[in-house]
Amino acid sequence: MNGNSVEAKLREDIPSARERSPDLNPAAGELARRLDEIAILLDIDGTLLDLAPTPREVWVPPGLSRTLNRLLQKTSGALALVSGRSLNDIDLIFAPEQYPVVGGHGAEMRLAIDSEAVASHAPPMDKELKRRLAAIAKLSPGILLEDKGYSLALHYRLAPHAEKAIYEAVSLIRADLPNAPIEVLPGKCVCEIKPSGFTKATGVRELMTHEPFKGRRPIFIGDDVTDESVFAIVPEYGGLAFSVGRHAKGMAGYFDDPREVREWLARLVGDEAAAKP
Ligand SMILES: O=P(O)(O)OC[C@H]1O[C@H](O[C@H]2O[C@H](CO)[C@@H](O)[C@H](O)[C@H]2O)[C@H](O)[C@@H](O)[C@@H]1O
Ligand SMILES: [Mg+2]
Repeated sequence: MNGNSVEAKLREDIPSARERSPDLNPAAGELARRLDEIAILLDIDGTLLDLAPTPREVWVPPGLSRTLNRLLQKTSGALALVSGRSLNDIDLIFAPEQYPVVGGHGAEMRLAIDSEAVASHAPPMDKELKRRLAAIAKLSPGILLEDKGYSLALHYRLAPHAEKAIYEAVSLIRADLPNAPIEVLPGKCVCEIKPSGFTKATGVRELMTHEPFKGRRPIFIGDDVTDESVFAIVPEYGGLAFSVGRHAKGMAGYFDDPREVREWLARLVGDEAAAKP
């Protein structure tokens, strides 16, 4: 069985979000009537936004901000973006809108759109460590650096041949600095080096202790391995997690792609125009 047919088999076994959880089927209107009990937590890249060749080339499709603003209003603020991107980057992408955010894989947070307070759990990365990691980008043209201050991402979507060399170079640096409190986070065509001690799940846990998220059932949608830490904890809150485009441990169902996620969310807020495939 080759890779594709294994994936195809998985898809047959796990029905889509709409089939698996009738109470979440917005067509039935059930979930739409219960948005006051729900917290909507959404990953960004590969979930809300289609993947692009480089981090800077993503764009917010027409209608998505309207959907997110309606969700924010209908959940009385219990909507948050849960991303590996930095908070500043997220605000740039969705400008002029601002949402509650768990950013940097849990490094920083904004609990509400009108709150300035941004809890940050990550000090700036050590300068010498950052310099050595950044030098890895010289291994090949096409490797892009993304400096988030507290962490660094080495993107190789434009240089897929460099994947192995990047991870080997990072391992050598880590072996040289065994006490550096960092961890390597594999993502989609990216190797992220971040401080240890926090994840998207720790960020979501913190978010769920604050109003209006506290006491609500989280519905989380995510596409990558780094989202599985949240998949593991949503059942504790009576919530559900949905994956995008891949089978993920602990998922209640899946969406084929970000377009389907956007249409599902639009249906949830009764925006039939945006919900049309
Ligand atoms: O947790 P997410 O919101 O999904 O963010 C994960 C990472 O997304 C970005 O990189 C990814 O998307 C880029 C644009 O589509 C793509 O070019 C890249 O290959 C992907 O890895 C972002 O640059 C990272 O900081 C996020 O951690
Ligand atoms: Mg993602």
